[in-house]
Amino acid sequence: MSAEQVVRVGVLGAGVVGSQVVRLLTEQADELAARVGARLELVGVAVRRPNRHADIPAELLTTDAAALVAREDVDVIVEVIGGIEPTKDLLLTALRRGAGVVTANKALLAEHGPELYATADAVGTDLYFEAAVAGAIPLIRPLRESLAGDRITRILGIVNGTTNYILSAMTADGMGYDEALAEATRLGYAEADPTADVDGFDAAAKAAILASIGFHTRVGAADVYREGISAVSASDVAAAARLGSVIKLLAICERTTATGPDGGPVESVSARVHPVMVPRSHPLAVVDGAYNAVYVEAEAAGRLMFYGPGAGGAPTASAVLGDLVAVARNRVAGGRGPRESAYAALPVQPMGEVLSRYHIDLDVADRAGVLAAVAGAFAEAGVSISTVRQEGRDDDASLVVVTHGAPDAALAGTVASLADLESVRQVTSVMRVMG
Ligand SMILES: NC(=O)C1=CN([C@@H]2O[C@H](COP(=O)(O)OP(=O)(O)OC[C@H]3O[C@@H](n4cnc5c(N)ncnc54)[C@H](O)[C@@H]3O)[C@@H](O)[C@H]2O)C=CC1
Ligand SMILES: N[C@@H](CC=O)C(=O)O
Ligand code: NA
Repeated sequence: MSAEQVVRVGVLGAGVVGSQVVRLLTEQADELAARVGARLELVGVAVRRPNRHADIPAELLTTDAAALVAREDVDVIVEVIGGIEPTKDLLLTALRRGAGVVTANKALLAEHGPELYATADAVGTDLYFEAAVAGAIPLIRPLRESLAGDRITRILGIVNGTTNYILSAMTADGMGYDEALAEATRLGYAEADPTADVDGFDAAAKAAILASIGFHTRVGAADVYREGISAVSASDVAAAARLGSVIKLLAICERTTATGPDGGPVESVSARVHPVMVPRSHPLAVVDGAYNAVYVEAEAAGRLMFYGPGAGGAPTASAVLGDLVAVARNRVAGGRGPRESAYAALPVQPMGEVLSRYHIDLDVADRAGVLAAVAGAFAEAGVSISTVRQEGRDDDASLVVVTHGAPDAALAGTVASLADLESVRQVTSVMRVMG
C-alpha cells in the first residue's frame, strides 16, 4: 500500500465508546494517515437509532450492521456494541471474509475467544482487543508482546471502573451505594446492564482474558470464581476502616506449583474476583474512582504495575484507536498481530483449594468460654488464627479475627460453624484480606 491508499473502517455501535472512536477517527484523520501510511476511511457506522447521532454524517449511518460487516470493501471492523448476540455472528462474518477486527467486548472474548481466534487464524487476519481490559491502560499488548519472553506468575488488580468508583465514593464520601452507581452510569462507566459490573461478571470476564494470555491456557468466564460488591455493606466498609484498610474489588490470577503424587511439580492456574480488604499503605488502596491498576509479576521482570483510566468514552476510545492503527499498519505491511497462545493448557484450580486470608467480625455474648468456643471452630477446620481482637463489652462485645492463609473451602466451613455457635449472636462481616 502507498500513502495514497486507504484502509476502510466500519464501526459497530456509536454509544459512549463508539461516538468517541468516530470523533477521534475524524479529528485526527491526517495524523493517523501519517502514522499508518494509509488513510483510515470511515465508511459506515452501524447504530440502532440514526436520529440520535446528529454529530455523525448521515450518509455513514446504517441500521444494518450485518450488511456493514459483510461489505467486501471494509478492511477493518471496530465493534463497540457489546453483548454476545448478534455481536458474535457479526464478528465471525467479518473475520471469515478476512477483515481485521478490533473489539472492546470482554464478555464476548471471555466466552467465545477461542472461536474468534480460530476464525481469525483460518484466514490469517487480526483480532485486537486492548480496550476490553482496563480501558485506556496498555495491558493486553504488554502481556501478548512485551512480556512474551518471560514467565508470568501472577496478575492482580482493579479491573472494573464502575465498582471502584462506587467503593471509593462509599469509603471517602460516605455516598450511598445506589447514588454512587447512578453517578457511575451517568459518567458512562457502567455496562448497559450494570449488574455485569456490581455482580463481578465484567471483572471476571477480564480476569479470564488476563489469565488466558498470561498463562498460555484457556480460561473462560465460567472458570473464574466470582463475587461482586452488591453484598458489601456500610458495616464492612467501617470494619475495613478500623483495620486500617479499604475494600477493593480485585481480580486475582495465579499460577501455582504443587507437589504431585510422584513428588514432581504440578502446575495449575486460578482466577478469581471478589472484594478484598486492602491495607491503606498498599498502592492499590489509593486507586480511586474509575481508575484501574494491575500488577503483573513475572519471573525475570519482577513486579510491574499498570495504572490509568479503566473506563469512560474517550479513554476507552484511545485503546480502540491504538488497536485500529496496529491492525491498519499490519495490513499496509502485509503482516499480522499475535495469535492465540494456549499451548500450556494448565488445569484450573477450584476456588475451594485456593489459599485465602479472612477477616471475620463476630457479634458475641461477653461471657467465659466464648473465645475458646470460637478458637475451637477454627482449630477443627485446621485454620490458623493470625490475630484476635475483642471490642466493647457486655451486650456490645464483638470479636475480630484475622486468619492466616488457608484453603478457601476450610475458611467458608469455619464461618458456617461460627454462625452455628450458641455464643455467637451474629457473623457481622466476612471479607478476604490481602496477603
Ligand atoms: N463504557 C466504557 O467505559 C467501556 C466499555 N467497554 C465495552 O465497549 C462496548 C461498548 O460500550 P459502551 O459504548 O459503553 O456501550 P453503549 O451502550 O453506550 O453503546 C453501545 C451502542 O451500541 C448500539 N447497538 C446495540 N446493538 C446494536 C446493533 N445490533 N447495531 C447497531 N448498534 C447497536 C446501542 O444502541 C448503543 O448506542 C461494550 O462491549 C463495553 O463492555 C470497554 C471498556 C470501557
Ligand atoms: N463497565 C466497565 C467498563 C470498562 O471496561 C467498567 O466499569 O470497568
Ligand atoms: Na486496556
